[in-house]
Amino acid sequence: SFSPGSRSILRDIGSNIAGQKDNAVELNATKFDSVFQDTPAKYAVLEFFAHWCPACRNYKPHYEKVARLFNGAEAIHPGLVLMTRVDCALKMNVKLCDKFSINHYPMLFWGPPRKFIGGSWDPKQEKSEIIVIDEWRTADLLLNWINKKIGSSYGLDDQKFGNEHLLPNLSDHEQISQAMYDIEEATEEAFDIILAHKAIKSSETGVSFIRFLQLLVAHHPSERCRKGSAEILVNFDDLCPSGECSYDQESRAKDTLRSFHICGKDVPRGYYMFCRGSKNETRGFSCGLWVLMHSLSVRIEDGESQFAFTAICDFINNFFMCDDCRRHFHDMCLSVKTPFKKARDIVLWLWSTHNKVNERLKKDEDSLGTGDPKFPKMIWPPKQLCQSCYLSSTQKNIDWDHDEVYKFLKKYYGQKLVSSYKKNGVGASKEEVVAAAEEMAVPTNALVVPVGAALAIALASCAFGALACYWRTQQKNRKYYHNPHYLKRYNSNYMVMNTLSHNESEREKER
Ligand SMILES: Cc1cc2nc3c(=O)[nH]c(=O)nc-3n(C[C@H](O)[C@H](O)[C@H](O)COP(=O)(O)OP(=O)(O)OC[C@H]3O[C@@H](n4cnc5c(N)ncnc54)[C@H](O)[C@@H]3O)c2cc1C
Repeated sequence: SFSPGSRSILRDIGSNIAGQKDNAVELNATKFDSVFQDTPAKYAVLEFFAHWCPACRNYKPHYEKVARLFNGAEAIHPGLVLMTRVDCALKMNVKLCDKFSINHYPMLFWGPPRKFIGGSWDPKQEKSEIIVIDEWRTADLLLNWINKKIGSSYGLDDQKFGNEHLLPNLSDHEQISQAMYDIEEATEEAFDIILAHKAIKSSETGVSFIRFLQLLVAHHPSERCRKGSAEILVNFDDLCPSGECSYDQESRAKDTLRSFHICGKDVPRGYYMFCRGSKNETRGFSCGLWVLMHSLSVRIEDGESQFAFTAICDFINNFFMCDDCRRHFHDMCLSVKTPFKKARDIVLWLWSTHNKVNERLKKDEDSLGTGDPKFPKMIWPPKQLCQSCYLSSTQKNIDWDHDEVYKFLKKYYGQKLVSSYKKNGVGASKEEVVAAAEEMAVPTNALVVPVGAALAIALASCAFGALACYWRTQQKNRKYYHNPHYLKRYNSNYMVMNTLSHNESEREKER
């Protein structure tokens, strides 16, 4: 499926007369629903046209001028309006165009993307969130119409990061719901960086990668990333025997790590939203990575806290390519002397570690002027976000109420993060993961079960189905208890598997 900015779109959309790529997303009856389902945009414009219609051809450059602002990796104002078009002169789209009562070309509609899914429009219909755009004849008119509709003041000459409208609003709790797309983006970007640097080089880095994937399978807040991670885990031992991965640079050839998309094939989209900086070089990936780690930490259970801590520390140390960052972070990991026993421990550790980084960077950025002027570093959360987190504060010192901070983080990166995120395009994921797990869980010969896969199954199943989890973990335990090599190598994973298995079977009993 397509989504604005995705590689597939950038590749697949046609060229216009000047030889430049189109920015509006060309839809057809097959792709129609999935594009509207996958987009992070709040609004959509849908143009129905016919390729033989001369007026439509003349209108295209106008429509493209507006689409350039909103669509694609180079969008000036990404993630807000999805610009699309459907060619009604193609046989396959006839029914679709009929459903929208198209009686002339071009005809433009406006609405929330999800209202277009399986949608239709009838001129007699009184109340519909899909409306006809009546002032569209030039790029200026269309953009004015959109500006009025969403209360913006975008201009056709806007330049990227020139007039940022995404100002930070410290007290807006809801902003975090935008972060889900960035978490997906950062997850895929991290994976792409690992591939680009051929960073899985040994069985040690392989194990580190596997452990982090296990965390993602069980606790990534996005379902499609959980599914993608599970698929990689299940295939890991074939893809990277003894930690030796084959990196096909040319293409995402089949049977190499490159053929997998950790968060689905439409990610990366090419831009960040919650983590969007006001300058090209600020925020983005590293912000997304923090948000990913916080969102993982609030989802783990007590028995997994030490495993999660090690998995995160090792992942950053092995795969975060910012040398200073990973060194500092590694030092902070090493300074932890007592193993974590509670989920609360790791949530608060990550929060205070992040604040130590903020504090250090604030000094650097203030003196060097290298920070994002619209997102200055601060000790977080500010009072506007969590008043009750503060017992008292002076210029130099904050006395935190750690119980309140924990409560706040759980809610902010837990429930709030997913509150307005639409589950999209992943309806089959649970079944697919469980099916993949079952396929792997009943081998006739235990020795052929790949190590990574076996562990993946245990965790993936735990995340997705209590009964299946219990049964499968029993299968795994039975196999691996016989093999001291596996036991040694994955000792800590066993703890997690067993804890999860215990939790899940307890839950199952309760049910
Ligand atoms: C592991 C790691 C180590 C890094 N080390 C360095 C380094 O040594 N030197 C360097 O120059 N850069 C480092 N970076 C990058 C740096 O921390 C920022 O990510 C980057 O400067 C972008 O900052 P930002 O304003 O987007 O906010 P970020 O610091 O990236 O934070 C992202 C979002 O998380 C939330 N947040 C902020 N603080 C907290 C907190 N304490 N707890 C929970 N949520 C919070 C806020 O909503 C914020 O917008 C590191 C990044 C990572 C992931």
